[in-house]
Amino acid sequence: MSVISNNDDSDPDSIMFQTDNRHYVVYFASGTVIHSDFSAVESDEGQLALSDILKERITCTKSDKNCVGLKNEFVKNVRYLSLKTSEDFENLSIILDSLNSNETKAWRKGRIFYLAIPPSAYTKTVENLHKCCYQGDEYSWSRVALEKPFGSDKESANNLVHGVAKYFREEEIYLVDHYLAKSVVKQILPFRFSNKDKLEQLLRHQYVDRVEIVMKETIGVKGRIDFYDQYGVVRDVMQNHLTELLALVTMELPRNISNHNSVENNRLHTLKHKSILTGQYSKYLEHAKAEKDNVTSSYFTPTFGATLILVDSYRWKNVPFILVSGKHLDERSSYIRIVFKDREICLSGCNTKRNTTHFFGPKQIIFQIGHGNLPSAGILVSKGLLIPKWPKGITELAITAEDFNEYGQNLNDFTFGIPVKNIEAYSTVIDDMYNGEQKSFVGTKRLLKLWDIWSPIIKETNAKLPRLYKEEKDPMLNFRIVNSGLEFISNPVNIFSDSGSEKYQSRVATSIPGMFLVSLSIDELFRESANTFEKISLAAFEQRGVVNVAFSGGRTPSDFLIHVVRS
Ligand SMILES: O=P(O)(O)OC[C@H]1O[C@@H](O)[C@H](O)[C@@H](O)[C@@H]1O
Repeated sequence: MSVISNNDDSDPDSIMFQTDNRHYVVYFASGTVIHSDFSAVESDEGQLALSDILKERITCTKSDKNCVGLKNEFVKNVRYLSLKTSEDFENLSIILDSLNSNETKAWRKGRIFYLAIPPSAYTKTVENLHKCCYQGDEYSWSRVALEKPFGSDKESANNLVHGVAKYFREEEIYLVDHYLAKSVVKQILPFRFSNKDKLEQLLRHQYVDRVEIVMKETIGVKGRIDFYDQYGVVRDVMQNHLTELLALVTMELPRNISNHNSVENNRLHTLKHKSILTGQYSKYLEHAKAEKDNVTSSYFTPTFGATLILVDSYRWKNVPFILVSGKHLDERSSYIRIVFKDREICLSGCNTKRNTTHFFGPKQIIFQIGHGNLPSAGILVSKGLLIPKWPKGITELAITAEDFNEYGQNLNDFTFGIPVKNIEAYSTVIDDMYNGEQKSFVGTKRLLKLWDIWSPIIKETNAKLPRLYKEEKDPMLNFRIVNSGLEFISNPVNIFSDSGSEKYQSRVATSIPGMFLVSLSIDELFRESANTFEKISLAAFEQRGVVNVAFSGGRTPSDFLIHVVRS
């Protein structure tokens, strides 16, 4: 097995696994660590740094006696290579062939090229890997895995898909969306299938009031500002993770949910977007200034997004699907919440026995993906809705928490099923790739279809200033559904103190539709102008040894002149 760092100086963190009949599964907790430690290092240093990271990151539980031996063997077998020139790729080929040479041809040897590099580098890297290291005879196979983002709009995604398809066949390409590999997400179709007699009848516009698909995070994006300025929360998680979840809930069930092609075809829905709200956590700009020189685009970067989407089918006619995600929010939780219409009114003799189907109360199904406040990830079904049949991968959890309320219901009012095995998503990704199981990956055709809906949404966000919000808890982000769109409930207010020279409130309110906004606050404008003035003056002085300046009179430029004098 080899782990290889790749690429140009700016982004050298591609990872490649070669797996053979000795099957290792490794999870890198954070690719960015590899990235920052490894930029522009020589191979020997890279090897040492990589070994250190692996030793630290791969942990063994006390009960697993074989683990320490396997871990040491694994760390010894991992190599670091820097791939920049075609000779580097040839060298890689020699190394890989030498690993194969002692093997008999009794089994098929496999190579998985796992790339986590900037989308712009995918095609060239895939071409080089194909040239040096592809194997595809009857005794071997090759697969290439790409980490999202898969392009930044329809055109770049199209180029990516066609670029990779020149070298690898569709069944050899694995577009990784780790949300599809989460234990609860893997159970959505089996759960629907196990309950197809009753639940499937309820999953339609006559019964469903709305569906919320939410991914809340408490962390920010410090250290990833450059990436976030390019992609923002919409491209980072909404276009992929959240839309994939939507597809799993809304698709028609194929007759055989194990058939990958039928599942993939049924997932291809046409979606209609209605409106998007965006926000940015208050310290974002401060973080941006610490990480880059020019922060002009940072003003527009959304770290929070909420959008309403309609599915273009009779079954889901006019049902609002509300997709929400944000950084630095009050909790870490991700879920799909299907809220059913409730038309039952209890006047007297209401059944308060919770384990009966006529229990009055909210009716909902929640796929809790990241466990949030709950004791585990799992599937919650209101007892008043139906008593579910669990698929093989889910087991019922007895709930004893009397005082625990979640989603407007006492936890006791739900039937709660949890995954029999809660497996880390990236372990599943690598396992599935190794076994040639494509269900947890994004098909290329579907990827392009996803961009049809998201490209115009992104265009809308690019021209709009996000609402600023306070980290951790801010009611200013609460919104409501109006006329098939969304709007914030409260008007923007100045959430920052007015001290110092930064006049932040103008960032909240300023937006000039259809115009390029040069500056977001008058103070910022004067500061930038003074910087430019200084640069031009110094350049002129260097050239001619003297600078003459004429300033206009009046009060308008006075703040600008103050900045010039200060600088
Ligand atoms: O919910 P999980 O598995 O921790 O994944 C969340 C992460 O998913 C990644 O795809 C995004 O790039 C990150 O911004 C996000 O934090």
